[in-house]
Amino acid sequence: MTQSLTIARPDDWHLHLRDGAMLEAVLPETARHFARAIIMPNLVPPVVRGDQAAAYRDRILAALPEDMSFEPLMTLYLTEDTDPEDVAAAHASGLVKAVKLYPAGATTNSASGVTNFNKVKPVLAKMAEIGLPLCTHGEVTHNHVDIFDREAVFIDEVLDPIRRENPDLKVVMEHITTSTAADYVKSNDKNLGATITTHHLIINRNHILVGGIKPHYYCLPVAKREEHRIALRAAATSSDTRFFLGTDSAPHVDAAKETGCGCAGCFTATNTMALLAHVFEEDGALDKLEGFASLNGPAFYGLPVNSDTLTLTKSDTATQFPDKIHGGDGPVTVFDPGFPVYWDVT
Ligand SMILES: NC(=O)N[C@@H](CC(=O)O)C(=O)O
Ligand SMILES: [Zn+2]
Ligand SMILES: [Zn+2]
Repeated sequence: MTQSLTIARPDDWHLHLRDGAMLEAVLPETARHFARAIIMPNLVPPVVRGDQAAAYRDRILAALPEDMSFEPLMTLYLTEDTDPEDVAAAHASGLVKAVKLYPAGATTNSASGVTNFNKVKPVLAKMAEIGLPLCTHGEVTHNHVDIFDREAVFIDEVLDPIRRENPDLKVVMEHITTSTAADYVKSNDKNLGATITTHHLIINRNHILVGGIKPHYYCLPVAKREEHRIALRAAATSSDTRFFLGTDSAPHVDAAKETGCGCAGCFTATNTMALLAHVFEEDGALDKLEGFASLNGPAFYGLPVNSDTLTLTKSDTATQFPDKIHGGDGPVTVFDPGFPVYWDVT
């Protein structure tokens, strides 16, 4: 039995491409399926100013294989010194599609992020005025807040105050991991959306910790209890246009994951669309996949839907995905869902 599904070509609204040899290794994995992606700015050093974003965009396009088409949608990394006028100019030129807020210390390469939220008020006000979205890594970093509670506390202590002060600011809650976050999105009908990753639709915290520690399932925000995974699935497959795909595909070489202090991030670019077809079919929602992966994101960002298409096919034999890709400085493990998948992109 062969089954197939054709959807408008998808976009990835949260992606890490890195730089140099890693960029060359991972870019084709995304460009093979996705037309566009919101490119995360957490390089070392971070992409803070418009000129840095323009240079990074050029490096991405230079790394793109000639037979592939892909449009990087650039972002700026918000710091306490970010100049509102630089942000406005980068937006006016069409270069930058969002600004990314990392609470300082929350995740990979976030040391230059924000500690004192009062210092970024002028930038946020400017963004609200010009209609430039804010993407958030939504976790507080205080030692006294349990890592499993950091997303919920961020909503109360940081996000909601920012949104009350700037009702016109468009906000994307990136890579949400809790029913609390999904409910917060649903209870606000203006200027708020959320991305959901592929891996958070598949794993809960047991996958990381039961039967030995599994570093390739460790990402931030860390996967939560099963009830939260189920809530994320319900949101993704609900046809609520406020939820859309942001894979957060975040490559790290195996040596940096399989070590005494391993990096956070799951690399899912290679098999994301096949895994999503599996997940949506399992939930009886294959007809909702196009909205989640191809329609809702462009609508939020005010961009056209891609005019080309992507076809997924289900066959009787399990699809063989590579275990690893070669990341220049070493192998990068491809996310393993832990079950056979019969879908593939054709
Ligand atoms: N998600 C992750 O676990 N890691 C991301 C950073 C991020 O998106 O928070 C990375 O850059 O490796
Ligand atoms: Zn993040
Ligand atoms: Zn990320």
